[in-house]
Parts: sequence; C-alpha cells; structure tokens
Amino acid sequence: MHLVTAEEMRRLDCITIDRLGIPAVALMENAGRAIAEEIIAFCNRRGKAGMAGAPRQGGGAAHSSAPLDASAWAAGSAHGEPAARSGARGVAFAAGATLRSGGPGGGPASPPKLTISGDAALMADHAESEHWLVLVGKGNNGGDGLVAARHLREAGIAVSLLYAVPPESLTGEAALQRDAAAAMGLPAAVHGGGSPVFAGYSGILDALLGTGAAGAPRGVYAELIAAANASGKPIVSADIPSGLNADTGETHEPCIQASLTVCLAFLKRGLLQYPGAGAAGRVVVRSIGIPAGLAREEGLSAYWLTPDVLEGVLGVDVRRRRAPDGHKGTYGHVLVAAGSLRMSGAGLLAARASLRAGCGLATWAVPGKLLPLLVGAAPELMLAGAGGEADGTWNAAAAEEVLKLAGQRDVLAIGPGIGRFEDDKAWLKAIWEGSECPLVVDADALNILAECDYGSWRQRKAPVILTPHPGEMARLAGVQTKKVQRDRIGLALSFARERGVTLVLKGAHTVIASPDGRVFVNTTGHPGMATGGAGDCLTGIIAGLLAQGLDGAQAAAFGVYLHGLAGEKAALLRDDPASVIASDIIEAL
Ligand SMILES: NC(=O)C1=CN([C@@H]2O[C@H](COP(=O)(O)OP(=O)(O)OC[C@H]3O[C@@H](n4cnc5c(N)ncnc54)[C@H](O)[C@@H]3O)[C@@H](O)[C@H]2O)[C@@H](O)CC1
Ligand SMILES: Nc1ncnc2c1ncn2[C@@H]1O[C@H](COP(=O)(O)OP(=O)(O)O)[C@@H](O)[C@H]1O
Ligand SMILES: [K+]
Repeated sequence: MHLVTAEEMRRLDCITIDRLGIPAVALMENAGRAIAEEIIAFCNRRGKAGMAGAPRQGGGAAHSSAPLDASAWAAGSAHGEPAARSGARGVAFAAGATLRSGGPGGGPASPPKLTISGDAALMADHAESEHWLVLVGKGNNGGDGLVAARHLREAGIAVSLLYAVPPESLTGEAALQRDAAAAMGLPAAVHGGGSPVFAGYSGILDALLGTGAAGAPRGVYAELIAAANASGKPIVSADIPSGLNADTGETHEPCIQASLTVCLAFLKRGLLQYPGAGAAGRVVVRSIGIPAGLAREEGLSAYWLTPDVLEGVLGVDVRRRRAPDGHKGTYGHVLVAAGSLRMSGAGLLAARASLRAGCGLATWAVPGKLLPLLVGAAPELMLAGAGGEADGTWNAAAAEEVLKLAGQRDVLAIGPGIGRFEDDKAWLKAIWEGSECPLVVDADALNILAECDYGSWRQRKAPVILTPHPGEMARLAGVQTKKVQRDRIGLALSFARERGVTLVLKGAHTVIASPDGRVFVNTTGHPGMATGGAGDCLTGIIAGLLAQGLDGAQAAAFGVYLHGLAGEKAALLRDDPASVIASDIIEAL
C-alpha cells in the first residue's frame, strides 16, 4: 500500500478531477459515506462488546454554542422522530418469491428464497442509543464530516453539527455540503468560544483539519480539539487526527487522540510514524474513487511494508522457497565480525540469527584471544580468530584478518559488540574499501562511521546496509535524536539517497530507505522487542538474507519484516511481550 504526503495527495486529487473528470464533490461524497460506514461499524462493535454509547441527553443543545439558524435547530429537535428514522434505515426484508423449482435430491421442491437486503454498511444495530457530534472545520475535511453526518442521520443515528467557524465562510464543495446538511434539517451550531459541553453525545467525529492544515491548530480549532480530548468520548477522525502533521507523524499541541481514523484514498505517511500513529488509534483506509494505480503512475515510491509490497514491489519470495536440489553452498556464507570480551553475546546473536534466516553457513569472527572461550557456544557456527589485542578487544590491524575471511564469504556483517578501540576509524575504512561483498554495518561500527568522512572513501560496488537506532542515526546525520524522530521517513529517504546506502532506521515502525528513493515502513513487532540484543538479531537476519541472494533493499525490508514477526511470535509463546529476550526472537524465526 502506498504512503503519501499531503502534497502528493493533492496532486493525485487534481489528476482525478482534472484529467479523469471525476467531480470533486463525488470524491467528497464517497469520503463522507465511507466515514459514516466506519462510524456505524464502530458503533456496532461497541454495541456487541456491551458498551453501547451513553444514551442521548436532551437533544442537540448540549453545547454552549449559538445555533446556526432556528430552522435547523427546530428540525434537530425531531431527532428521535421514529417515522423519519425508520424510513431511513433502508430495506431489509426477505421475500418468498419463487424463481425456479426443483431442489437437491429430487425431493419435494422447497421454494428458494429471494433475499433482498438493504445497505448493510449503513445499518446501525442500536441507532437509538447513539448521538454523534460532528466538529466541522472550514475546509474539505469539514465537508467530509458534513457528508458523513447526512449518512449517519440516514442510518437513524442522531447527529449534531458544531462548526468551528461561521458556516458562511465555507467555500466550494464544503459549502455545498453545508447547504445540503441544513436542507436536511441537521441541527447545527457555531462554536462560540469557551468549552463546549459534550455530555450528551455518544461519540465525536473530528472533521476539523485534514491535509490542508498548516502548523499547530490555532484559535477555535485548538479549543475544540482540547475539549474533545478532555471529554472522554470516543473520537473518530476524518482522514487524519486534527493537529497531526500528515507527512511526518509529528503531533502538534493539541492533537486529537482518536479511537479510529478513517483515512481517505491513500495512507498518509504521518499515520504510520509515532507519535502520530498513537494519536490515530485504529486506522482504516477507504477508497473514495481515486484510482489506486495513479500513485504508481505518478512514481510515488513510499510504501507500508506488507507481504504484497514485499512480493509485488520488491520481488521477494515471501514463502522463502528453497530449491529441491539446494545445498548449503546455494544459500550463501555469512561472516559476522562482532563481539569482544565484554560483549561477545552480541556477535553470537547476530551470527545465530543469520543461520535462522536461512543462510547455508555462518562464520563468527572475534579477536583471537576469545576464540577458546567461545568453542561450543553454538555448534552450528564456524569460529574464526581475527587478531586483536591480548585482552580480547579489537584493533586496527584486525581489519586485514577480517578482509581475508570476507574474501571467501558472500556477506560481511560488522559492528555488534565490538566497542570502540584505538584507530577504529582506520579499521572501518580498510573494511569498507577492501571488502567486495555486501556489507551490513551496525552498532559501534555506525558510531565509528559517524566520525569518518566516508564520502571521500573509495566507492563500493556491493551494497551497504546501515541499521541505526535513533541515537546512532542522530550521530550519523549530525542532528539531535529528537530531530531524527520528528520526521523519520523524510530523514531516512534523504540520507539513503545522498549517501548511496540502504538505511534501516530502527524503532517502532522501522523505516527502510533505499538509495534509489524507495522507502518502506514496517509495522510488525512490538515494544517488547526493546530489549538488549534485538538489534543484533536483525543485523544477522539481514546478512543471512543477503547471503541467499537478496539485494540490499530486499534483504533490509524482508529482514525487518521477519524480525518483527518473530518478535510477535515470541511474545505469543511467552504469553507476555515484556518477557521477550533477543534469543527468543531467533528461536521464533
Ligand atoms: N483527495 C483529496 O485530497 C480529498 C480530500 N478530501 C478532504 O479534504 C481534506 C483537505 O482539505 P483542505 O485542503 O480543504 O484542508 P483542510 O480541510 O485540512 O482545512 C484547511 C483549512 O483549515 C484552516 N487551517 C489550516 N491550518 C490551520 C491551523 N493550523 N489552525 C487553524 N486553522 C487552520 C485554513 O483555513 C484552511 O483553509 C482532506 O484531509 C480530506 O479530508 C475529501 O474531501 C475528498 C478528496
Ligand atoms: N516499540 C517497538 N516496536 C517495534 N520494534 C521495536 C520497538 N522497540 C525496539 N524495537 C526493535 O528492536 C530492535 C532493537 O534494536 P537496538 O536498539 O539496536 O538494540 P540492541 O542494540 O540492544 O540490539 C530494533 O530492530 C527495533 O526496531
Ligand atoms: K480530521
């Protein structure tokens, strides 16, 4: 599934309207209807869970706002009018008309039933216990909310509108929807400042700000957002939670904290990155008539990482089929140069994970002094001494040993548990320039890299994959960690492009960016994976996949995806995500 920025969304929108001739108002109609359907599904789920919304109290005048006009309020007082609502529920009956005779087994024919059903998506199970307040902004997001309000009303759900600004200031399609809502007699009020009262409502539809928002919500918008959050009512957001930066996932102060976000047409980048992903609640993406293929035609290259994307965009065989006549040489040989006296476990985890990822052979290279201590640590691994100091630490001269070993292997992974040592920059430069196989760089090797002018180093032919967590990324990019987290997708993309590397920016919803400008956001995994050594496992997994012939982007993306899945499986086995440790992730691969 494609991920879009607000600007890209506007472009796709324009193409649909201008080139395909689909009217903007039709898109808005589809959007609003989709939102209404999702609200109804939300209400039905809530009803089934035995937590039906608070019963309505006293019609629509439960907030301290001025009514739009008297007729709208008058009509609104008729919310509960049974005739108007039952007619709106659509048809749902079974007719016994016989279409054809005959039945199975040749027995007496029972007349087949002709079943005619109504618009199931717009049927609320307990409409009478629902009353939704729609917060309407000035732009098209507000227009979507107005359409949704009409459809909710048609489904028999009481709806009231609360405009953030005088409705006269709405323009274009949103103004059309304003008039339609008024003509339908939906009760409406204009926010008059202060704190609206939400007590009578069972839910709030946030249609204040969408992709046209700029900066933090101002004035009445900020007031309404803060009050809605404080109300404790479930909030459904139209397109994005108001107050969210649709591109980066940054949440402004204030930002709607939604239970559900009905995202329209294409998934907005900001909904997949924290803290925005946390503010959005459950996200449903609904098509509204903009052809999905437009994103590809327009060359958009940001994706939510799913098995479909792994296969269709990246060309990965997610079933990991092996040739019937394959042998260990077929699946490649990984060299992991990692671990030192005090952190040997990091190397062990990475090397074991590479085997579990399916490579044919793995060699673990450590400072020679450690070798005797590690014999038998994992019987499947080959061990190699790579020089180093008498106390089991690495030194610059060890690079030569690593290069010798790498020359006979398919992939080299470096960094986990190596620590910092004298002339470590020379060590890294020698390996970077001298190795001809794909290179995975992690942990302290990244910290070393951050201190090097590696742009001036000899160009490598084989791919480089960097796997920083946000702290390491901050050092690599020369910015503060806060800045890394503010726009993870944007930073990963520009870094990968500029530096010609595949970048794996780890953390919740890891971002994978390739030097050709593609970017993928992974959502497998969970916070239980925030445990020492989990990243070392990922390094090994990516190396193991590279050894099997996947290219840099394929191995990085598939590796991150599998790593998260394994973390999820490990949590299930443990019955508690918090108990997962790195070895569990390897065992769950
Ligand atoms: N394909 C599309 O792009 C479609 C978009 N639709 C909806 O339209 C939305 C985008 O509509 P618009 O571009 O009209 O923008 P918005 O509806 O997000 O609102 C922008 C308006 O809000 C005000 N505003 C902006 N930033 C503000 C701030 N920080 N504080 C207070 N007020 C602020 C400005 O007056 C501006 O005109 C989407 O999110 C979606 O909900 C749908 O109608 C269907 C089609
Ligand atoms: N909240 C989270 N949700 C999903 N994955 C997470 C979360 N926190 C950490 N992870 C994953 O766990 C791994 C931790 O790696 P890292 O920070 O390098 O740890 P270490 O250096 O101890 O191995 C990364 O792959 C990261 O994406
Ligand atoms: K919104």
